[in-house]
Formats: sequence, C-alpha cells, structure tokens
Amino acid sequence: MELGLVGLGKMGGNMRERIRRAGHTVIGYDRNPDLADVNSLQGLVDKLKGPRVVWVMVPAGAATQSTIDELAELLSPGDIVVDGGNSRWTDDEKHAEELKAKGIGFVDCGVSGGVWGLENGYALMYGGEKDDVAKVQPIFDALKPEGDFGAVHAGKVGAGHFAKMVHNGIEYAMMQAFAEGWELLEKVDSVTDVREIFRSWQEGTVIRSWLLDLAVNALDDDEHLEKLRGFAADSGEGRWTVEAAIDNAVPLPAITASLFARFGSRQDDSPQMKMIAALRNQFGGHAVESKK
Ligand SMILES: O=C(CO)[C@H](O)[C@H](O)COP(=O)(O)O
Repeated sequence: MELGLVGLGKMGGNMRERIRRAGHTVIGYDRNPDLADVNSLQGLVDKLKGPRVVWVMVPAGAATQSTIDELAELLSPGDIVVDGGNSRWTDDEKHAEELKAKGIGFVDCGVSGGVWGLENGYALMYGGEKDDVAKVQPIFDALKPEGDFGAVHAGKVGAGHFAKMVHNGIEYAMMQAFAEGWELLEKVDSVTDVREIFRSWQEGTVIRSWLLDLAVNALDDDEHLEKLRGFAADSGEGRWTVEAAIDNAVPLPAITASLFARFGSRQDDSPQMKMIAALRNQFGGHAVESKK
C-alpha cells in the first residue's frame, strides 16, 4: 500500500526504511529537505492516491498539533491520520474530533523500539475505530517485530498512547532499579567487577531483559560511566503517567520515585537538602556544611 509519513528523524527515518523493505510505497515529508521525498505537506498529499493514510511522526505537542491542523485542511473524507509520536493521550480525542468534522479517520499509535526498531521491529499499541485500524493494518504488520507479539489494538482513540505512556512509566522504574543496583555495587569495595556481574545476569536470571542488555552495552563503552554527567532529562510521559495515577487514585510509588529521581539529577546543590540541613541544625544543633 501507499503511506504518507511526516517526520523523518531518528524514528521516522528508520520506519520509512522498514516499511519500504516490506514492499510498501512511502512518501516522506520532513522540514529538513535533505531527508524529504517531497517539499511540502501539500506535495505529500498530492502524491498519494486516495483513500490516503498519513502517519505523523513528529514531536508531541505543538508540532503534532500544527501538522494535524494542516492535514485536516489538505486531506479528504475517508482518509486516515495516524499519530505515531509520543503524544499525550488526552490530545487524541481532540485530534479525532477535529479530523472527524472533515470525515477523516484518526488512529493513535504508541511506538516503542528506538533506534533498534529498523532491524528488530517496533512494538505498536494503537487505539481507534476498528475500520480505521484495518486501513492501517498492512503498515502495522510491516513495522511490528516478527512473530506473534509486538502489536495490539489497545482500545478506543487514546488507548494506544495511554498504553505507551504506561509502558514508558514502567521503563522509568526499571531503569531506575538497574541504576540504583549498579551504584550500590560500584560503591562496595569487596565487589571488583560490576560490569561482569551485570553481564552474568543476562542469562538465567529473573531480571534478564533488553534494558539489562543495553546497560551491559553502555558499561562496555564506558566501564564506570565516567564520561557521562549524572543528569537525566524527561520527555513528559513519566509525568503524564503520574498525573493519570493521581486522577485514578492508583498508587504508583516506584514510577513516581523514578520520575522524581530524574528531577533530583538536575540539581547540583539541592535547595530542599539545604532546608533539611538548616532544620536539623535548628532543632538539634547538628553540623551543617558551608559553601566553599
Ligand atoms: O518512548 C521512548 C522509549 O520507549 C522514548 O525514547 C522516550 O522519549 C523516552 O522518554 P523519556 O525522554 O521521558 O525518558
């Protein structure tokens, strides 16, 4: 089938390649002309025969919104827009309504697989009407990993991004657990080879996993991670997971703590620990450390 793909960055560029390898035609548009097959969204829409399927793979928020606004004007009734970015699931209903007013279908799709997806396939979680999903199915089949697993119709519009958001929340907590275990092992003198302990865990253990494999890769590159600064950014999905937990009164202590650990990583001199030091000093005369 034919697909229009908007956004040809790290994810979109590799996805174009994987879909083409499966024998489909992909017309790609990106603001960077070096990556694009056409020089505008109008050009992309003109090149596709109807009914069209256009997959949007641009950063969540303003970039996704403006792309969908533009597509709503350019596409025709019966066409489908897929949002494959990491959009907040609460935006999906709005996007579906905006497009529905023009007779255009909408499917939201959480995509996991990172830079490894080109070869390994992408895990897909999609939400939307059955008929709309069916029109995109050949593309889902091309992108998903080989075998029985790796793709799911998660439910109504929004369910795909909700599932991906929770996946990323779990990702935060798993990474935090590996990071904490690694730091503790590194701290203890009697342990002489932390990297080999991590490597040994790759087979036979309860915690063997792709994240563990990636941790071993990272330690092979830089055994004590000395080249890195202890700073972790976040793209929003961890926050949204915690917000959804609050809205639904679901306790998420591990995911919440892992999100807050990232916030802590951005502080060189913790303001709250200054207050704790000051209070301990006030009530107990406990020693404080002064700024150098
Ligand atoms: O979806 C992903 C992996 O599954 C992305 O890599 C995601 O952007 C990572 O999130 P964060 O920047 O918040 O760590």
